Amino acid sequence: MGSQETPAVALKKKTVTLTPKAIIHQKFGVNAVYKVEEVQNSDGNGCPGLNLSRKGSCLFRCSLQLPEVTVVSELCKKKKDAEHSAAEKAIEKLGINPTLSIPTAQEARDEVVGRLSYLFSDAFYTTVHPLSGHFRVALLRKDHLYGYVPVSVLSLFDSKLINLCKCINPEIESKPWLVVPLILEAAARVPLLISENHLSMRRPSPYPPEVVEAIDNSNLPERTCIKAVRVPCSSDKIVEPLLLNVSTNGYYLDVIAQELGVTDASKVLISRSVGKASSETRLYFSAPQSYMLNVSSDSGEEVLNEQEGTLNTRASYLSGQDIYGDAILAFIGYTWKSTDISYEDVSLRSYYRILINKTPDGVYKLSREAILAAELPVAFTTRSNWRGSYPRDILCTFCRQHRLSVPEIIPLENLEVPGLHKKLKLTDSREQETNGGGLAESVAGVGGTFKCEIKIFSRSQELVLWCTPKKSFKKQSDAIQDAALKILTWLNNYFKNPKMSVENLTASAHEIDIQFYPQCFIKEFELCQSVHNTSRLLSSDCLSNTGLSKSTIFSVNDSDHMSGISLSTGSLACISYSIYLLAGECMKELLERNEEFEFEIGVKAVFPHLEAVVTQMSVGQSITYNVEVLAHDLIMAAATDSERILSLLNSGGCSLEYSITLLRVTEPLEERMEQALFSPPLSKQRVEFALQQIRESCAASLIDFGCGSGSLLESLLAYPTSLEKVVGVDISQRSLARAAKILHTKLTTKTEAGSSQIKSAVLYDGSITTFDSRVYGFDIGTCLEVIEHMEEDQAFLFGDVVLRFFCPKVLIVSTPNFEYNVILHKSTVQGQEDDPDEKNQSQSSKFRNHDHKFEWTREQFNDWASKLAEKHNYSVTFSGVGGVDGVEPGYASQIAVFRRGGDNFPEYVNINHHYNVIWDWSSQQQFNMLKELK
Ligand SMILES: C[S@@+](CC[C@H](N)C(=O)[O-])C[C@H]1O[C@@H](n2cnc3c(N)ncnc32)[C@H](O)[C@@H]1O
Ligand SMILES: [Mg+2]
Repeated sequence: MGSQETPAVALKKKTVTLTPKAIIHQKFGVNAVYKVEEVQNSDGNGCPGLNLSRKGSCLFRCSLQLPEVTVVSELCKKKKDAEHSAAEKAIEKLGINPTLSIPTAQEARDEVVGRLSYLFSDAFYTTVHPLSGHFRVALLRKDHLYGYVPVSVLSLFDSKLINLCKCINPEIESKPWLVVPLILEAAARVPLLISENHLSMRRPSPYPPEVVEAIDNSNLPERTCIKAVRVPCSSDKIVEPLLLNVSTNGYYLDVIAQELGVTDASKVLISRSVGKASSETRLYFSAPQSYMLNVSSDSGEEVLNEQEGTLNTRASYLSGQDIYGDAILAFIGYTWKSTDISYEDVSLRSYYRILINKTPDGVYKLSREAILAAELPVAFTTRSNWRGSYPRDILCTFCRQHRLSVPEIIPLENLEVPGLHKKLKLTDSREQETNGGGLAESVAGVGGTFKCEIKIFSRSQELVLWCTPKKSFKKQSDAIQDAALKILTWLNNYFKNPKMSVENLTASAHEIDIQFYPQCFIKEFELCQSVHNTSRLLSSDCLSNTGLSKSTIFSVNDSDHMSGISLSTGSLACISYSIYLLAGECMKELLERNEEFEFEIGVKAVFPHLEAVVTQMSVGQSITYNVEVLAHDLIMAAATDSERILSLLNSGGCSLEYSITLLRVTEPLEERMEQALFSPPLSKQRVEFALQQIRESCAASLIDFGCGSGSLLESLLAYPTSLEKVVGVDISQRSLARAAKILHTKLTTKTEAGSSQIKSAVLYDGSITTFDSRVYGFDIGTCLEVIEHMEEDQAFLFGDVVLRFFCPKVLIVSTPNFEYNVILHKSTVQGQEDDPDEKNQSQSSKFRNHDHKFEWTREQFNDWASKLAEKHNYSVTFSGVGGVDGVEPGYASQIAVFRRGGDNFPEYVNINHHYNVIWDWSSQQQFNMLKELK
């Protein structure tokens, strides 16, 4: 661990905060009766001198009746507050010490006895409670089961009982059956009949006739088939659908018992609910043999010999509790609202959705309803570019799914006081808590920036991991989302590769400012290894090369024309798609369809193959291609007809067909501003500037450093110039592929028409901070709007490398003028007042594009360029486009033109070639091809 003061296990100070109402409930249970009355507020109602009666606001008063005393609350604006106030008064009056309100084990044992007697009393029979249905149906059970309620049910559906049992044995949290001996022990102190197998109980005396009659009068049993899922204990066996045939007057747990191969409901154990917070979906499993034998030994201690049961890893993973043997996942039971049975179908699809909802990526996919397309993006660039649930919310869901504590989010404000060291101040996170789920709009004062720390604790308050990002944000909410996403990204990598060594985990955590306690972490995620094993996810690694691989079959609906819109990093692509499962010759089943699906380019927001394909499409174009089937659980989570898809998948030889149409592209704000606010657009003005330099210098060779999608090279082809050889270098293969496609079409057409003098064109994949002798000594070098996309030190390095080694006769470098941003921001805010997102974006980032690592003022740029020129015997002149020379605040895009001083520069031959050729075109080849065709 990197932290110096790291103890073996960090424990958060445990504070028990029970609300006054909870304390009263614990002490008095149903014997505490709250009665709230509405009181018309007459105070201040009339205005002095005004003879009009206005209806006063409504206030509430609550009286709380307890066995010994009744208290009346203050007047409150809300009902809830009135109850709260009454409870507070009662605590004060009865002299209850809130800190002592957690009962001791012995007190809890006594209270369990009291609670049991109440549950089996006549009084309980008339209340509506999740247990009432069980009691009612118990009286409809036949023969020796008549009137018996399973012990496991009693403890599970009565929160008071379970809380008391947890006080006696906290281990119950993860081993639910441990509750049974505690209840049996208490039952021995109440005259209750216990069934032969000791796992269910009933009252010794019959219920009064009116109770029994009410039940017997019930309607004819209605039978229903409910979909459930069987989760076999052995991981080799597949999870399968199952039908439960239940009736209104039958006991559903007896039906489940039958499916589990045990005699009756008493041998069925039930997990806590899984999946969504409000869901009644639970796992049902049979009590292991040894457990039943041991229960009868009156030890009252831990009863299950764990060695004997076989842990059902999938079921245990889903519930976070130890589950043995085969299990059934079903949504069925009684609620607080009625004693009638309530149920929902649980399909295979639901099972797989619950499963993938345990991974950060899965939570994100489900939030976008795009399981076979979306992936959790690796960066939170801007709020307006983010789609789907926000990182902070995904992190909270993730923690809930894994039974970890709610993440502790600690926003910090960085107060930069001149002359003092930077100070970090804790900001009030409650403020953003109430502000749209963490999307606080708080913008720091001048110079103020925000950071955020996030800590994740286990349920027992052990620190599992914490993240302390170094990056500052102008908005507190952005800092929070960024930190949350860092944790999610790291966790996601773990889920994709749970067998990763601790060393690798630590190293990858360190890279993104995360520290974790390996022991604690592994303990929390122990089971994930066996459940999310190899190729669980449609792994990015497996697919990164499939985008345009040979196995990919394309069919394109229109001509190969490009739209001219650049799908660069930060653009939003909007597509419609359908994804099918192909099996055999003619079997094609729809898995997922989305009419409008928008995602940000460059942050891995979709599967790599999808992004690779989309970035080469033009608006309006449709493409169909195939990829291999890898992750069955994702497909199963997407498919509606799960059973059919499962059988197809099992028959093997399937593939996935993606059918995509690119509907529209929203370019990054910078590009939109450049087009909307300048005429001609700023990018065009830069091209014209370069063109002028080419003409003036009669350049024959040109290298474009950071050529991107080749927009400069493409534009140059439209004009007659002296250029014979053009080269582009970039690190983005995606952009290069796009550039190759455009340039190939243009050059070929022009050569065929005899209207181009270009003899050779090459695109290299490489970094412009690395030298490659093949592009040495060119007549002209261009580097337009590139340096600001590199870290500042890299921009300095590029300056040295280009002038010292590449040695172009002329070098043109353009970059945004930071001082001009005020004008841009003013214009966008004014022009887009009706679009709050745009406004936020321009306010939130001080740079024009979130991918910019810096933006220089004129002084900074001049300083960089002048020193560089002097160092390498170049001269430099300054100019720009957008704006007027000499008028504040200068040009929108500032340009430096370097000129080599004399021809006395070193020769570099036979130096390693560091760049990879992506595309190499020569006019000679083209002529030969044409000749062959003729
Ligand atoms: C805003 S784009 C400019 C593209 C093009 N020059 C234009 O004006 O349209 C910036 C480009 O710089 C590229 N880039 C950033 N760092 C680079 C590096 N170290 N080596 C090569 N290219 C780089 C990016 O991949 C991206 O294509
Ligand atoms: Mg830029």
